[in-house]
Amino acid sequence: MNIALIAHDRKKDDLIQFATAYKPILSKHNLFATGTTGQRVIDETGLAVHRFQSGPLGGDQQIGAMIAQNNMDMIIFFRDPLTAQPHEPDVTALIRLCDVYQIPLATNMGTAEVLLKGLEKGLVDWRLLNERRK
Ligand SMILES: O=C(CO)COP(=O)(O)O
Repeated sequence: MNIALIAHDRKKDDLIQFATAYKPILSKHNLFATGTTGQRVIDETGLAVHRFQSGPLGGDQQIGAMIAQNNMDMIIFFRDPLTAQPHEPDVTALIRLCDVYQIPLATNMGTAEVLLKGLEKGLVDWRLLNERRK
């Protein structure tokens, strides 16, 4: 599975904590991330991550493009609901594409735990059966 990890600045510590706790599951998958998030995950968890541009510089859009090309299976995006983002339209567009393409999306740690535990139990396998998938 291709999984994207994204966190706004005030949520990055939470994402690192989460990725550390779920490293045994995450390490079985192909991980992608926006630039700054990805670098922290690499440095602080040792997980292998493909980094895109930083979010404000187009990283959210690059991950959105992967969704549109049917190359992304799950998004874990710890948004900061209390801070305005300069690239809010990109954030909205990414979340919208998750809904367009039925991509599982967690925007907080509680849901992210359920998604990864479900992934481990094989509950997200329908993505693999999608005949449009390359
Ligand atoms: O802004 C982001 C998502 O909208 C995250 O980008 P960074 O991981 O580069 O900080």
